[in-house]
Amino acid sequence: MIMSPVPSIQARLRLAYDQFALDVDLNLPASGVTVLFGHSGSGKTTLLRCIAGLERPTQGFLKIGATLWQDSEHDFFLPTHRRNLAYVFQEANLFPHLSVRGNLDYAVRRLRTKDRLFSLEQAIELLAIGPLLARLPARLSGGERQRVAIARALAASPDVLLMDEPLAALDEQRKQDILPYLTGLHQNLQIPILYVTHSLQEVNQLADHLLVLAAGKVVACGPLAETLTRLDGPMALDRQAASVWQGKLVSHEAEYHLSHAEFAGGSLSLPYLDMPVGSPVRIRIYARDVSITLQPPEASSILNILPASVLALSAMGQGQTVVQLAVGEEVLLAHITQKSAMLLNVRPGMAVYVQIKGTSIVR
Ligand SMILES: Nc1ncnc2c1ncn2[C@@H]1O[C@H](COP(=O)(O)OP(=O)(O)OP(=O)(O)O)[C@@H](O)[C@H]1O
Repeated sequence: MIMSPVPSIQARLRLAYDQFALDVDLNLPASGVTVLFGHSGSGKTTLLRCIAGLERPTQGFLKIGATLWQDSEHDFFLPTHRRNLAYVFQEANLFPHLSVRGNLDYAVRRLRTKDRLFSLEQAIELLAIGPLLARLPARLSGGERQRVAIARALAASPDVLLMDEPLAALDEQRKQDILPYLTGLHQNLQIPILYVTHSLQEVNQLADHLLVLAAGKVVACGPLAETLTRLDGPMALDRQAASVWQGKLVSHEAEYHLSHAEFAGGSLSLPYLDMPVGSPVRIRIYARDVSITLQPPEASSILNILPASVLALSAMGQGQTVVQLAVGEEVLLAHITQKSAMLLNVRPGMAVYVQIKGTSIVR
């Protein structure tokens, strides 16, 4: 594990354009991926640009670990080039006349040896770009270019890594190719990564923390599993609402093409995973794939049935109800019809069983 001295990010930022105002007060974790999520125009890029010093908020206080980057009350504003950050954009922006190695060396050259959090070789290894070092950017695929851009950002040993939709310009296949490298990053680095996306898939796969913006304001912020399942947050009411559970692969049942994994919520059978026993797994369970029964079903084609208790429920319009359930130590969402909620008399505190019709592996 590579340690960084940065404890956390404190940001109180206010900025007004003609038609839009950003107004946030944040305390973000020192490590892991914080995903900034929200509709187009909600202010994700503006927030990242404020942190980078590319916009100057009228009122701003920004501290990265122990280092003050901005304090408008004392008229202090550290310019971008003096902020130890790296920014990865949709397009890789590599120097076209330099090889991959040349691009990486350029990022490292400015660093004093003592400022290096880790070596260039580690960045090359994390992004698996060793075989590409001699090539010019024009001879790389879009996904490879983006991996080089991320390695270059890391090679600069930033105190914070800002990523603005780094996969948005790639096709679906390239996204799938690059996502495992991104998930590896936060397991290997102790720097905060702020990652902007519109994609719920990227949220489910990458986020440790989730920050949801709407019209320039924070509407939810916290650890991923908690933020996804809060009934007063925007995520639980979405048609694509899902709970994300993290656990460990415990066995395979090859003849049925199944694997079994343990979570704080209980054991689940999953479609076969070609991973060794003991591997960490992260699954997404869509709320629409969860149903509720009062008795354990005696005969059911559904393999995953777990005891649960109802924590809370809320009408979500169009005849649907969202139910928040405690399953072991985990929280699970179910979307059921309002009529079912009424017929089963679903209420907080009630003991039930959840049937999970499908799960998908997100990591
Ligand atoms: N320099 C500017 N001057 C005026 N308005 C701006 C400026 N930059 C951004 N805006 C406005 O601020 C709002 C937020 O923009 P921003 O790019 O931060 O949103 P976003 O959430 O990143 O959107 P997207 O997901 O589409 O990239 C938008 O309404 C945008 O039009």
